Amino acid sequence: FGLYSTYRQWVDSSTRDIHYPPGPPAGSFLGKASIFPTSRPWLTYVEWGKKYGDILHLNIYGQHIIVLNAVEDAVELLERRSGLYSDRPKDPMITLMGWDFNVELMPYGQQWRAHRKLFQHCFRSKSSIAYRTLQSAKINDLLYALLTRPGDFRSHCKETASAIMMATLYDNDLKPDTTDYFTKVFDEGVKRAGNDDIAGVTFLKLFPILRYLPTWSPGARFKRSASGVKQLADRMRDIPIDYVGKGLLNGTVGPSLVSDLLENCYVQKEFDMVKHLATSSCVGGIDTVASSLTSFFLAMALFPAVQKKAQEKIDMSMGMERLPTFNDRTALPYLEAIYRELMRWAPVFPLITAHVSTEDDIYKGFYIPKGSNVVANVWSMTRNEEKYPEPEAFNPDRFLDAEGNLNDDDTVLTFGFGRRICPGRHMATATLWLAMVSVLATFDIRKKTDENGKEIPIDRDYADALRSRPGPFECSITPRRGNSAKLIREVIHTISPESTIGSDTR
Ligand code: HEM
Repeated sequence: FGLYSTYRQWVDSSTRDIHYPPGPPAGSFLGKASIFPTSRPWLTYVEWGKKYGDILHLNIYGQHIIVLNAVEDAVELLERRSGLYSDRPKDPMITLMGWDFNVELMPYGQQWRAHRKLFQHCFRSKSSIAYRTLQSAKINDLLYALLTRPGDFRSHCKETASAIMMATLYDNDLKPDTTDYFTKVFDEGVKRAGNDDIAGVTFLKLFPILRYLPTWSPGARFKRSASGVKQLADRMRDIPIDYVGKGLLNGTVGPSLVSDLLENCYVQKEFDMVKHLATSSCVGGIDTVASSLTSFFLAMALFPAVQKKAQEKIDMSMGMERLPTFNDRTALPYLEAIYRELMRWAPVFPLITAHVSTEDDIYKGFYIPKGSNVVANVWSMTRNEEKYPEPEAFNPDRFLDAEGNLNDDDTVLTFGFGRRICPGRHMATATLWLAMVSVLATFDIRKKTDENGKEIPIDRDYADALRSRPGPFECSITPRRGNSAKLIREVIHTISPESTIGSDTR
């Protein structure tokens, strides 16, 4: 550490007349890492932003970190200059853990480009329309689950997000048992990979050579842990795709995105790409959607006036005798505004996955060295009080003009920026929109009451994780009208007769 730090200081002193963006003082040698906020760093960056400005610089043992607190800077660097800012941090642990399949972590280059092209092909706006029938069926299942087991609404959010992704990818007719099994395999893999024990191995980033330590040697515990994670990562990748492969041979599997892609695979490289696409989609597209859906229940319980207004708009637009469909979307601007406000109010990623610069750059007179980790602080951007007064209030009207039409503030910042922007955003948006409008059409979401009929307050808490999700909370979910249950049962029995979520206890 001593030698390395001295070397970095020497490198830095040779660029003394170059100004990095401002930031908190680095502190003593051993104190350098301690300036790095470990808990909810996005909040600390907002505070530092007030003191040092919208562009911050941290130097952690020679690793430059640039934090962007303002949208304009993120757009300029990560979008307009995206040719320079689209790499990802290098972390030898990723390969040791077998997570190099994940497109989100892939370095910017040929391999990433090929995967990204396949993603575009499968999930661009036009292609995503193909998944709507399946999304509708699974959202009907969600309504039925809320009708029969409303107390488990949080699990239903996760089940719905999983069911949509697994069925789209692996088999449109995937049975709930198989979905549950695949989900379990994924959850185990993701959980172990995010384990502090493993994720916290920062010294390996500084001294990548240590990855060659033999597994048995003292200090190589990280390698033994990584090999356990790798086994789970291999299961995540192989089990569902083997199911499709075998099913195609035996004629026992329904149509799906993966089966379509496999039909056109001729070499191992193509087969691997399909595997990576499917696994990356599950990693990127289940917990994120589940988190936003859970935040939606939280917002509706906390802001009943918004809920009431939305329900009135739905009733006025489509009547009360049917469930909503995607065709209702353009006629419901208030619901679109709720979606935008949800993504602003509760961004799944308060900090966007770091982009890494591949060349030295100068921006606004500041020097941004090659290899800097550039992090967009979406939390700060969505809390900009000039643009969003009272930012903690859930107020969809901020996205509407005086006539009730949508304004042009339509960028969902929590999907990221530039060439690495989330490729699953169209699919995620469609799922969330239909789920929200379907739930509002059929249920009332309220705070729970105690034995004296007094509302039990909800504490708005969010997990301290890079992928944010609401902390535990309870709410009451009851059918809105006499015909809500009837409409849901009808659609469950006519459109998806195989739905077996829960047993009807009501
Ligand atoms: C509410 C839901 C979602 C949110 C908030 C979200 C957010 C994000 C963010 C912030 C990134 C990084 C962007 C950047 O680096 O600038 C990302 C990347 C990614 N997301 Fe999503 N995502 C969601 C849903 C999905 C879905 C449904 C899929 C799959 C269909 C998906 C697949 C991916 C993939 C593969 C990447 C890596 C892209 C790359 O590095 O080139 N995500 N997502």
